[in-house]
Amino acid sequence: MSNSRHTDAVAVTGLTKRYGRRTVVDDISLRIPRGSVTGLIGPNGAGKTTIMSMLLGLVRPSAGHGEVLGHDLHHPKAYLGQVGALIEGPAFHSSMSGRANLRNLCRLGRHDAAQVDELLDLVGLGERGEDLYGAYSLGMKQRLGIAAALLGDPELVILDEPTNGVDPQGMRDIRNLVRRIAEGGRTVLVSSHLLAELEHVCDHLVVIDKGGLRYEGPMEELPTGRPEVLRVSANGSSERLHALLVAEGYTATSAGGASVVEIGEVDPTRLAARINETAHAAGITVTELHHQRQTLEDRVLELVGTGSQS
Ligand SMILES: Nc1ncnc2c1ncn2[C@@H]1O[C@H](COP(=O)(O)OP(=O)(O)OP(=O)(O)O)[C@@H](O)[C@H]1O
Repeated sequence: MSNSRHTDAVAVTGLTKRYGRRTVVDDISLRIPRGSVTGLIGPNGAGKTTIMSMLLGLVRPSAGHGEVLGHDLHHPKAYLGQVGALIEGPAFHSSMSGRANLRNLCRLGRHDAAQVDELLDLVGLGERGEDLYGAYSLGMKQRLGIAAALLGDPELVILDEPTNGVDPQGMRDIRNLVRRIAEGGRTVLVSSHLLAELEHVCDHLVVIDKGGLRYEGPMEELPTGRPEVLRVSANGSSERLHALLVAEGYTATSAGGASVVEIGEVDPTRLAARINETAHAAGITVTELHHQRQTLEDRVLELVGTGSQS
């Protein structure tokens, strides 16, 4: 583990949490590279909050060991001064302004209050700092929570579902904010039940399901589950076209009145042209021919299935 001290903000092995006989986090080993935005992705109830809580010393692991910012996971006091978090929704006073809430947290956490205005600007609340917290939209509340997580300029920032329940514009604001937070060289761990929300923000990914690890590694190395396909149909002649393609040796399945042809190693554009020529030679007019790409979200859904586990 000591080799990873400089490259990883978090490196844990065998992280496990049991409640009675129920194992909610099961033998998870993961690393969070320093300076990365790491997405912790999994359906509701997969164990995301529990993992984050263990890293934050809020929940005691049943098993596992490792380091957070070079300190023993089991001695969170040694590293918590360098960690900021937004977990289980921010706890602020409704009858105080956003600015007053942050100042209050500075007092409680012995942080320098001089950073409050800068942080309000960073999270886009510079103009709304004097408004009462109770009058903030959900997106604004989450952004104030992120500002609170940044008090004391932590090296590692942990954000639990910061976009949950926020409208699309609010989500975009939060995504941009996460990107900006990481620009300063900080490490960010951010959870969501949807990869699509974080796809363009994360460079590293941890995918969990039912407490177990399904993938951990760079975003671009997320394994492709199923083969890329071309979807072909011909109004009124789709069945004949499908039989023809199978007879010609293509790996194709019939689905919803179309033929779905596996692309394999072939260039998709050339394959599309060949299919078109084959159909044309048989007197069939192709009415639909398109390349179905797998989104990253599709790949994650293949890793975790779809239902929630809560
Ligand atoms: N204190 C607890 N006692 C018993 N079970 C718990 C406790 N805390 C969490 N769990 C269970 O652990 C499982 C994982 O919960 P966790 O909140 O970590 O999941 P999550 O991925 O963050 O889900 P969500 O997206 O819904 O917040 C759930 O089934 C939950 O009911």
